Amino acid sequence: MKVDVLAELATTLEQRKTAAPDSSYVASLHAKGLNKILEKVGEESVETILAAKDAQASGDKKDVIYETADLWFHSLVMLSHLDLSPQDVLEELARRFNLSGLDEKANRTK
Ligand SMILES: N=c1c2ncn([C@@H]3O[C@H](COP(=O)(O)OP(=O)(O)OP(=O)(O)O)[C@@H](O)[C@H]3O)c2ncn1[C@@H]1O[C@H](COP(=O)(O)O)[C@@H](O)[C@H]1O
Repeated sequence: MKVDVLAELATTLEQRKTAAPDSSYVASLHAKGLNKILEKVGEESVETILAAKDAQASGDKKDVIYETADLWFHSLVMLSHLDLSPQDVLEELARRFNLSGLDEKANRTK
């Protein structure tokens, strides 16, 4: 059975927008507001960077997966707080298929 993890998580996150903050971590983040969610995204970004640097030195990549999951999760909460979904981001990535990052940068107008 193939599970669409992003879609399933997005559905749960939408449900948590109306849940009681004391019953759900996600609801508690929404109740605290965007600044708290962004603080968590920043914190998890730094932890991901540190885990990647440690992995390069030690060869143990387990924490990179763990911290990246935390980062993706909190980014999804941020999107949900702004009434956006993972699908919006996936569509943007799909739009970029076969568009070289170097060509795109050279053609930027801003
Ligand atoms: N994927 C996750 C997930 N990943 C990480 N986390 C939580 O994110 C938090 C981040 O870790 P930290 O160590 O930074 O947390 P902390 O120190 O308590 O945070 P602060 O008090 O410092 O803000 C922890 O509480 C983790 O349990 C998650 N919490 C929930 N989910 C998913 O979201 C769903 C809904 O969760 P609830 O809203 O709690 O029901 C769950 O069923 C899961 O599928």
